[in-house]
Amino acid sequence: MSVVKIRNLTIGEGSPKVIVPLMGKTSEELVEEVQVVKELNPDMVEWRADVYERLEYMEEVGRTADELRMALGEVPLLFTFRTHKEGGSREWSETEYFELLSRMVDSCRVDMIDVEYYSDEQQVKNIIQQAGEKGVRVILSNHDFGGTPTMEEIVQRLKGMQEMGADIAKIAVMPRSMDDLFTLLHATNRMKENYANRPLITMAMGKLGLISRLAGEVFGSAATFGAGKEASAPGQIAVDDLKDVLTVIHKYQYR
Ligand SMILES: O=C1C[C@@](O)(C(=O)O)C[C@@H](O)[C@@H]1O
Repeated sequence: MSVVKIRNLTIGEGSPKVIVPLMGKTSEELVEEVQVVKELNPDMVEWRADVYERLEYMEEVGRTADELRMALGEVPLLFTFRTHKEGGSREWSETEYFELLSRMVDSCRVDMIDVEYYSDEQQVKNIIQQAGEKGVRVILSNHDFGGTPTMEEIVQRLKGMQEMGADIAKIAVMPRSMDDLFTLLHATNRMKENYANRPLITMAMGKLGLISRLAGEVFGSAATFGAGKEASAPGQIAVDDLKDVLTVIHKYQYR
């Protein structure tokens, strides 16, 4: 299993890495939020750009990215535009989506981008290649807010992301029952044991999914999202609480 190294961070060994989202709608809000979030000592910060109001103004987006980059120092920055169909805030065409990702990659202002797996296949391949040339890492992702696919289907999706060239494969599902939570954990463990050759990130959202955000080290998820100033998905808990649990699991699970 290969690890992913970004700046001083190694994803895929030890405790799951803690990623904290930035949910500011304006540059001012983001600049304030990043200071609060940095105090929490996150392993990585995610800019949820779909929430940003002036996303059409690329110069402003670039300036904001510069400010975040500067504020974060060596903390890696993940750039995410979550599309409406996968739970994000804004409806954009696929052309606009890939144009934005491509510009962010080109500017080298971010360390990693999130690309939704269920997008135009050729465009996904193109952005992976472009990111590779620029040294930007790629998470291929899928979000199922409607429910939880079968264990086999989750494994298929994660394998597909890996085969397409993701540095990290990620899936978030919405459990409707404890069985759904077990399905997600089972699929994660199945991937870890049999197929994963690079880090995975998996989570079941909402209250029912809590354990999946805490026990990644046990089942095979290499990172987890914790709420800083504002949560970006249902079920995220406060970073400090999250870190406490991760530390305890690490201490007694693998010494
Ligand atoms: O993909 C993910 C995972 C997530 O949806 C979660 O459930 O924690 C939160 C999002 O901000 C992030 O892009």
